[in-house]
Amino acid sequence: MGEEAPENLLEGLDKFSPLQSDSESQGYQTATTIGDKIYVIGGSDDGAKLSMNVKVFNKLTRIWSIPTVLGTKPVPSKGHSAVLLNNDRILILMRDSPLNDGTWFLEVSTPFVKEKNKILGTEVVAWSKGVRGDGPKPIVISGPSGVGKGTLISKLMKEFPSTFGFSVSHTTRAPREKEVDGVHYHFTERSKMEKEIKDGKFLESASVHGNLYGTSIEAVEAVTDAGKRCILDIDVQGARSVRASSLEAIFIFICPPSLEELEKRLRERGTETEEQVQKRLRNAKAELDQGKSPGLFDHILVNDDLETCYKNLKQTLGLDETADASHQPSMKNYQIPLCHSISKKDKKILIHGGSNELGAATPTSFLLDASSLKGGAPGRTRGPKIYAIDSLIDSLNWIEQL
Ligand SMILES: Nc1ncnc2c1ncn2[C@@H]1O[C@H](COP(=O)(O)OP(=O)(O)OP(=O)(O)O)[C@@H](O)[C@H]1O
Ligand SMILES: Nc1nc2c(ncn2[C@@H]2O[C@H](COP(=O)(O)O)[C@@H](O)[C@H]2O)c(=O)[nH]1
Repeated sequence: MGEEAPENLLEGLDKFSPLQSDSESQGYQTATTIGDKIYVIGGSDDGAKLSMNVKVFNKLTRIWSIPTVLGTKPVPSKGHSAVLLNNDRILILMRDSPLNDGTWFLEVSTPFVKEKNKILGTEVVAWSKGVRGDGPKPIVISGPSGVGKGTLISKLMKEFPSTFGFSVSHTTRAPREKEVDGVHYHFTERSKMEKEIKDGKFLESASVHGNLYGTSIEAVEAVTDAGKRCILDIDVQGARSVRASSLEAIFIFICPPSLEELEKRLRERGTETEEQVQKRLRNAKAELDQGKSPGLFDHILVNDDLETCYKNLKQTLGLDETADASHQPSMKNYQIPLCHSISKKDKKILIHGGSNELGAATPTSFLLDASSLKGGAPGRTRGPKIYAIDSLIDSLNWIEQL
């Protein structure tokens, strides 16, 4: 954001059309038509407090419905604009919000939403926050119990506390002596977790060594909301589910140097009963085979000597050269203008602001290029490119031609 727009992106700017057809705005509410449905976003709830709620009007049946909303919704601001993209998601621009925080997507019929729709049997929509450019990909770390995943993750979090955040899973297993609820896991009851899985709150879940484990959408979002790169410590079944989801991640499998060494580590950790150790070792054999499944893991690391494996992990994540390579350059203090009009051509959206309270030095018009979006709910939508274009507006003189 704040970069100068490449010449070719600005070509044909004069052919942009003002947005009228798909979205209408009224006060703090927008209405976007997709086929026979109108998605009304925002407005105030019963207590007249602003909200970013969603309701759907079916033009055929003339019935309003409230869909199941997945993901964290944006905090209401001084209104928003809505732009339909691909017929499967609505771009939401929060007025008077920093560009960093104000770009959101409401998915209405993406593959993720369709899948949840089928599972839940209700109309589903899902929020996903937009992050500029490629954004840092979450990291999935898998491997048999006792191989050292937790040890490696702790080292990474200790060395790079502001870069990485841990996705705190839910589990039905009992806490170990030093485990803290909400830090190591969200310890929960099976019936409660099963209901939450049914309600679509989980990105993935699996039965592992006789207990239920799962990554909630909220756990991943809490880390990304804190501006950190998310690390997931999950079993191979979970990795497979995440691979099949729209959460684009880097998948790393950790192997033991031998099964004997794995057994030794599990026993010496002293956290499992003999019966549990035996069960985990039996499962380890299958997991080691699955770890080699083609296309599942991007990297396989052997954790023999801990320091060597940790060094290799950092190298794999590109942390040796630039510790903060994953971070995007500053997006400056640019705001989505409070008053703006929107024009659209294909997947390029012109946000044309009027005067800006921050003063003349701040650009008031931006070009958002949504042609290469990646990811999406249940994670971030990566890839929208936003360029400040004020300096070019006059010379292109596009506005008169709309
Ligand atoms: N390279 C290593 N050499 C020797 N011991 C190790 C090494 N890596 C980890 N350990 C030890 O092995 C034990 C198991 O490690 P850890 O708890 O990190 O495994 P894990 O893969 O996270 O297990 P789980 O899947 O059950 O959570 C711990 O006691 C840890 O200190
Ligand atoms: N599929 C998932 N697997 C998970 C999750 N959280 C942890 N795990 C895996 O479970 C085993 C056992 O863990 P332990 O803490 O009981 O030793 C281990 O392989 C973890 O990777 C999750 O959310 N989903």
